[in-house]
Amino acid sequence: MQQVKVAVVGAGVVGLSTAVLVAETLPQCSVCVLADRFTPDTTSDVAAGILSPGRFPDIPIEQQKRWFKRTFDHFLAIADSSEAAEAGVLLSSGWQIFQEVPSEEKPYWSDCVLSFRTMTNTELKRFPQYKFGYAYTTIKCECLTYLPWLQKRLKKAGGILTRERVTDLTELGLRYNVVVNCSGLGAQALVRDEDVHPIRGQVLMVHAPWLKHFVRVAGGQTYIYPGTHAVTLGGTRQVNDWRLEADAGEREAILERCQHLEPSLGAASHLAEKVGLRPGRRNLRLEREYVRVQGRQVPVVHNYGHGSWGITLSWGTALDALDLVQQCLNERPPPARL
Ligand SMILES: Cc1cc2nc3c(=O)[nH]c(=O)nc-3n(C[C@H](O)[C@H](O)[C@H](O)COP(=O)(O)OP(=O)(O)OC[C@H]3O[C@@H](n4cnc5c(N)ncnc54)[C@H](O)[C@@H]3O)c2cc1C
Ligand SMILES: O=C(O)CCC(=O)C(=O)O
Repeated sequence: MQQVKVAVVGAGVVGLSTAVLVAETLPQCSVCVLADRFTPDTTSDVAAGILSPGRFPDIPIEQQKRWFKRTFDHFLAIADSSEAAEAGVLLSSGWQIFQEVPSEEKPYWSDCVLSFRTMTNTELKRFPQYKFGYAYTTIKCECLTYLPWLQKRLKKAGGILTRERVTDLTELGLRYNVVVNCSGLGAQALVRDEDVHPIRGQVLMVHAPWLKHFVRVAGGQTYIYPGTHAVTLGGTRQVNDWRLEADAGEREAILERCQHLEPSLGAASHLAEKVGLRPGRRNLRLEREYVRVQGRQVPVVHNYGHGSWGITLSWGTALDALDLVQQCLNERPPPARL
């Protein structure tokens, strides 16, 4: 059987998840991931990696919930398996706290995570300035471990990885039968999508092995996420800020806010500081189109613009991208217009 050549642009969590699913599900496809940055140098490697859903304003909430649920179940299966440590996936329990009681006492994702409940008064006493909170168990996916694990899984399924900066998707159409665009923030230049913009985030990694529970202030401006080797302290969300260097003032502000919630952090030693540019977009883009390449119509599947929720929605959106690739293979392309 003739192989269908599929190019996936992007080797962050979105590109690798999509590439693995296509390579493992569609044996007629040969998959090549093309990217100018690989782990440990992608935005995904900067992420705290907590599964913590948000809300895209114009996408039906049932669809966002479906993406999250499918991602959560994928990671839960890994967390429950002997692969968990090698994949960098672990259960993470903790509290999300609110200064004011939110309008919805239960968020839409409450039945996707484990053991969701509202916090008791005894628990809330730990955070005197907060009136309300959720307690639940979610998942932490550490991309510095998970991305190499996905790369290994992709290679096992016959996929390959190539370092290449792509400047023109139509040029890729000369070499591949299907193109999948998972370029994150890179989509701004690659497909001239002006809706895509950076949302800068700075985090601090500290050594505080006595901390086991996460604490997140609603809105996600301040968080403490214990992990395998370090505790991630955050954060910042600066829209249209392209600076990649760490800012000393922001480091102090993050530390102060986190220490206010967890005074024992005063005894933590600092390990590292990281900055990443989230691929902001009003709504993430998950759709297909055809681009004309020398009289042929080449299918392009877009899967980018995950903002603060790239790990949280990675597997669910990759499953939908896989469906779109499958549709492209089963359909006759529209006639090329002259
Ligand atoms: C401080 C911080 C904390 C975060 N914490 C969390 C969290 O706890 N949970 C969560 O769900 N999300 C979190 N996020 C968000 C998350 O990191 C992103 O949503 C996610 O990384 C997006 O994944 P991606 O694969 O789309 O993009 P990326 O990881 O940026 O990957 C994009 C890929 O495309 C490639 N590329 C782009 N353009 C081109 C081109 N022209 N040619 C070739 N290759 C190209 C890049 O080289 C790269 O390989 C956080 C982000 C930051 C900054
Ligand atoms: O918001 C969170 O709780 C996790 C961190 C995150 O997603 C982010 O900083 O983008």
